[in-house]
Formats: sequence, structure tokens, C-alpha cells
Amino acid sequence: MLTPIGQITFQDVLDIALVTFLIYQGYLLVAGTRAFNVVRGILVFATVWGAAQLLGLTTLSTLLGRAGTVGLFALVVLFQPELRAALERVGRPRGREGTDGSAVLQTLARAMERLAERKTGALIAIERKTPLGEYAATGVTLDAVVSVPFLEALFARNAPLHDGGVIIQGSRVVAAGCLFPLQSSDGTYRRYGTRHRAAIGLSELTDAVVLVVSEERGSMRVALGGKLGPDLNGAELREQLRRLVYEAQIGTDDLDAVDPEPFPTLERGPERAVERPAADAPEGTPGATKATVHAGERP
Ligand SMILES: Nc1ncnc2c1ncn2[C@@H]1O[C@H](COP(=O)(O)OP(=O)(O)OP(=O)(O)O)[C@@H](O)[C@H]1O
Repeated sequence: MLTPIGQITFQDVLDIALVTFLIYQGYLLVAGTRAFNVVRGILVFATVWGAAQLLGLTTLSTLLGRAGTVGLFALVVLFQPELRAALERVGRPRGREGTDGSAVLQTLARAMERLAERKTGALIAIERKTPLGEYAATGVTLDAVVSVPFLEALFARNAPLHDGGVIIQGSRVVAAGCLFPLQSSDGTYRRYGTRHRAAIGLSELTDAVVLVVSEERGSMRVALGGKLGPDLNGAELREQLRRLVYEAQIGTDDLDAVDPEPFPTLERGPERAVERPAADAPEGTPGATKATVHAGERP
């Protein structure tokens, strides 16, 4: 029964505030993940079910009601990793958020440049809203400050943890040698190798920003929202990191706002020169390298 406005108590207000807070937190947990589309699907399903009940369509509403009960159990099984990640996020101690984003950004970009200059393959996932704990658990747990020499040492050929991906939370490297989910080999990215497909795969299932350095070409790329971006130079990488991770916290749905053509198809693109000057070396010094690449092409 509805409560007249004059009789609304403090408990009612608290009740509404808490439910609103829970719904908002639920939205934050699924936003940017594959679960978001499922939530939208459930809302459509619930709307049709509600409409069927209102209009007295007995058969349809009974059918949808039964399907809904079974569907709930199916969802728990299907989204077990996401549910585990959500609970992990709820239970994670606060305090890692307050990091100096700009310093981490510069360090990460510099490390990527150095790895690319030396053609050292690398795979780095930067956690945003979706917790990456379940992927970190597939590797070796670390708790180290992000630094250029440390990342170089991790990915150095023959280093014990060079195989697999590194996971970064705030300003800390929290795991290395991690196994990321591979993007299926059919479709747009079938011609890519496993490092790039692991980057795309992880970015498809989570909202992480995943950085890849190609061992073959020494190129730097970003995967986000199940898409692989074009080759980037140092300045472009810094700009993308700033906008995607350390500033606007843009979701995968907003990718087009970041760059009108961020992720080209595999068609052989125009040849373009990518300059990767060493940040601490003046232009033209031996430390500065220049590579010619074809956008979107796997050699
Ligand atoms: N599922 C995975 N999760 C994390 N890292 C992976 C995964 N699969 C492969 N890798 C990494 O990718 C390396 C193999 O890269 P591969 O040459 O097949 O890919 P690529 O996309 O062609 O990259 P590159 O251009 O650097 O050669 C492995 O040695 C491993 O470090």
C-alpha cells in the first residue's frame, strides 16, 4: 500500500537512499563489462513480462515467469567469474586509488617505448573498474611500484616471468606471467598472434586498458573494449593513457569519442612513419629510433 507523503518516515528515506546506492553500485560493477549487455537484456525481458501480466496475457506471462526462474540459475553459472570479481571488488581495501596518475602514466609510456625500441614483446593490462584478480591469480603475485627498469626486467627475454601478461593496479604491478583469455581466432583479428589476441580477449571481457608491444615489429598498441588500436608513437600512447586511464575514465562505449578512427580493420593501411624518440635523449641521437609500419597489418 502507498504511504501518504505526510507519513514518510526517516526509515523510508533511508530505505530509498540505500536501495538507490545499491543499484548505482551494481551499475558501476557491470558498466563496461560483457555483463552490461546481459543486464540490458534482462531489463527488456522483465519489461515484456510486466507488460504481459498487465495485459492479462496468461500464457505468455506464465511462460516468461518460468523461463525467468531457470534463467536466474543459468546467469549465476554463466557469470560466475564476474560475480566473483564483483565480490572481490566489494571486499578490496580502499587506499590504492589515490595514486599519482601522471607519474605512473609517464613511467608506463616510457617503459613501453623502451620495450618497443628493443623489440621486446610485452603485454600489460591496466585495471580500471573491473577487478582483474581472477587473471592475476593465473600468474605470480607481486606488489611492486611501476618503474621502467622493473618492467624492462620483467619482459626481458629469458626472464622467468617474461611469458604472459603483467597486471597493473594504480601505481603497483600486482602480477606477472598471467594468462589472459584469448580472443577467438575467427573474425577480424584471426591473423594476429596470440599476444595480440590475448590483449583483445582480456579487453573484451573486462574494461581494462591493455598495452601490447610486438616483438616482431616493435610496435605499441592499445586494446580496449575488444578492439585493437593502431600503432602508436610515444606521444599518442601518452595521450590515450591520459584519456583512458588517468583522466576521464572513458568507458568502452565512448571509444569513438577518443579517436574517430581508433581501431582500423586489417586492410593494409597507408604506410606511415612512427617516430619513437627516446624521452631523455635529444632528437637525432642514437637513442632515438624511427620505424616504418603498416597500420593494422601483421607482417
Ligand atoms: N593467453 C595469453 N595470455 C598472456 N600472454 C600470452 C597469451 N598467449 C600468448 N601470450 C604471450 O605471447 C607470446 C607469443 O606471442 P606471439 O608471437 O604468438 O604473438 P604476436 O601477437 O604475434 O606477438 P608479437 O608481435 O610480439 O610476436 C607468448 O610467449 C606469451 O608471452
